[in-house]
Amino acid sequence: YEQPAPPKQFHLGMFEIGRPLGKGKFGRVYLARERSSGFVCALKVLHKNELQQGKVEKQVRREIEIQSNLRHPNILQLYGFFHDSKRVFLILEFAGKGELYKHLRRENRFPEWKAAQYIAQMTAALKYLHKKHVMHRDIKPENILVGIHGEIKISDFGWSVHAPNNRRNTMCGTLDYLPPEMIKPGSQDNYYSEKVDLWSLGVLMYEFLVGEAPFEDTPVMTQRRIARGEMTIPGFVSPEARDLIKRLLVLDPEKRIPLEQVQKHPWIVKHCVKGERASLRDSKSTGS
Ligand SMILES: Cc1nn(C)cc1-c1nc2c(-c3cnn(Cc4ccccc4)c3)c(Cl)cnc2[nH]1
Repeated sequence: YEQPAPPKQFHLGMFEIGRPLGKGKFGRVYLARERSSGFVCALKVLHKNELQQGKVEKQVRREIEIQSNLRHPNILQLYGFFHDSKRVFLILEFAGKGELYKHLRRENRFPEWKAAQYIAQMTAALKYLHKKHVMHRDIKPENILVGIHGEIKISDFGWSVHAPNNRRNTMCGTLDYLPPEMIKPGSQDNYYSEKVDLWSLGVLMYEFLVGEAPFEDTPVMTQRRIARGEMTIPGFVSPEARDLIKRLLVLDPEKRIPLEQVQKHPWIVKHCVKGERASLRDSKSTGS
């Protein structure tokens, strides 16, 4: 049964508002249901005066413009938006299992098979984004949600841009995910290359497997360790996972492993290619 495409014009009266789902630096998200269709979604409410004070209106416009043109199973869908005199409302896909970072904190760190599934899905989403010349530039557990089937969904495109982009952006929030080229002055040109997301993918993979970010330290020390690529990978991380982390966390953006190669990396293939596991089972049973 095909859901009827929702009408283009939205307004608040069309929705029943449910429980609060969470809050971010700007605004809150509520569970919501579109009355006529019963369609369940997440409604992000942003207050215009807060956006003006935070000087982030342009960022929100960009988030809306970019995210409403994206369709991918691992990217949280933006169905539409509307506003009234005081607020902007984003109608977002509801992710049934909530924020990934809460799962990571609760489990401390993910088993390798789960981390590999998540990294494979992130890689597919980034390949899709980069093909559209969109860089997310703020990949971190706080910006990832989990769908009802355990699939991950990148959200919060507030920092994403269409490459190339020569607008300066002051970064806020954690430094942990910043690549060296965004720390070292003067390397402005590859400030906006898609390679930025490859570095963040490496930091994300490390944090999934270890439970903390590779360069986590005081703000000054974090920047220094990132600029020098100083990190240690604990002994419990498998050699294949260690190899992929090292191929992503490369100081020179041009030398980072490309997304196509990530998808073929032994660590990803071992945990994510169904045929691989089946064939391994077959080879064991038939001794072939
Ligand atoms: C929480 C939670 N528990 N369960 C079982 C599901 C969810 C859930 N949360 C979401 C959420 C959701 C909630 N908070 N946030 C963080 C946030 C809030 C405001 C501005 C910026 C960022 C996202 C969304 Cl968008 C979309 N879908 C969601 N689903």
